[in-house]
Amino acid sequence: MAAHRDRLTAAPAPGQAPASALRAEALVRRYGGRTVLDGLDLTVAPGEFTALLGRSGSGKSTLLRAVAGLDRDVAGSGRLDVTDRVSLSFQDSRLLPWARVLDNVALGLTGAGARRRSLTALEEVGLAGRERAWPHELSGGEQQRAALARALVREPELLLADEPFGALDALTRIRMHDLLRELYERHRPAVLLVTHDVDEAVELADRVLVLDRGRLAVDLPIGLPAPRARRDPRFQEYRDTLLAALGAAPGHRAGPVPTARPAPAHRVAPAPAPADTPEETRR
Ligand SMILES: Nc1ncnc2c1ncn2[C@@H]1O[C@H](COP(=O)(O)OP(=O)(O)OP(=O)(O)O)[C@@H](O)[C@H]1O
Repeated sequence: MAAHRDRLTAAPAPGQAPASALRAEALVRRYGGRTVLDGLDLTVAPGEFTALLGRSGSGKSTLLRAVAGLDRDVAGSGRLDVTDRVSLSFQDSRLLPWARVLDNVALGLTGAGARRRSLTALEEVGLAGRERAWPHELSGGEQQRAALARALVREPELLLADEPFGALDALTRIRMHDLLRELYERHRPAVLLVTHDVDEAVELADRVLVLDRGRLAVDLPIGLPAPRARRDPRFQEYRDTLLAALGAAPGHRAGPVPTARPAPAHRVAPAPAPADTPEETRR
C-alpha cells in the first residue's frame, strides 16, 4: 500500500503558516526482501536547516527521493506531508547540457519576471555575467552554484540537497558552505541536506540526524552560533558525538546525546568493529 501523501500547503487555514515543511510518519520502503526505511518518523519545521547523516546504504537517498515525490513505492500505513514548494539539488548539478546557464535556471518558470528573477539568482550565487555560458564551460563549483540558483529562484519552502558538494575539491567546498549558509540566512527555506561529511553537517545545520537501520537513531540540535569554527572545542564535541553514533570513532563509544528533543529518535547505535567502519566517515 502506498503511503498517504499529502501537501502541507493544503492543510493550514488561509494566512496561517504550515507547522512543518515536511512531516513523515511510519514510512516504510522495501527493496525485494530488504527493509530500508522501517517505520521512519521525521518532522522538519519551516525554516529549519537539518542535515542527515548515515552509513553508506542506510537509506538517506531513499528517504530524500520519497520526500521529493520521486518514489511512489514508499509503503505501509505511513503518512508523508510535504510542502508544495520543494527544490532539489544533487551531487551532480544536473544542468541540461544543451541549455545556456540562464535557460537552465529559468527552465519551467513562467511569468513576466522569470528572466529577471533568474538573473538575480545567478548574481546571488556569484555567476553574474555567466548567464550565456554553456554548462560544460563552467567549473564543477560554478555548476553547483548554477544548480543552487536554479533551486532558489523557485523560492522553495523546502530545499532537498543530496550530497551537493560531494564531488568538489576542499577549497571549493568551503566556499560553497559559506554560500549555502548565506543564501539560507537570506531566504530561510527549510533544508534537508544529505551528507557523508560530519564537519559539513555540524558547520551548516541547526539539527543533525543520523539514519540507522531504517529509522532516525540520533536527533541532535547544534547549539552553536554562526559562523562556526571547526577548531572550537564545542564543535569537536558535536563531531565526536556524531562520529560515535556512526560507529566511526573506535574507542569513542557514544555517550548520551546532548539533545533537548523528546523520544523517539534518541537511540545511539553501538559502535561496530573497526573493520565495519565506513571509509567515508573516517576523517
Ligand atoms: N532501486 C533500488 N533497487 C534495489 N535496491 C535499492 C534501490 N535503491 C536503493 N536500494 C538499496 O537501498 C539501500 C539504501 O540505499 P540509499 O541509496 O538510500 O542509501 P544511502 O544512505 O543514500 O547510501 P550512500 O550514502 O552510499 O549514498 C541500499 O542498500 C541500496 O542498495
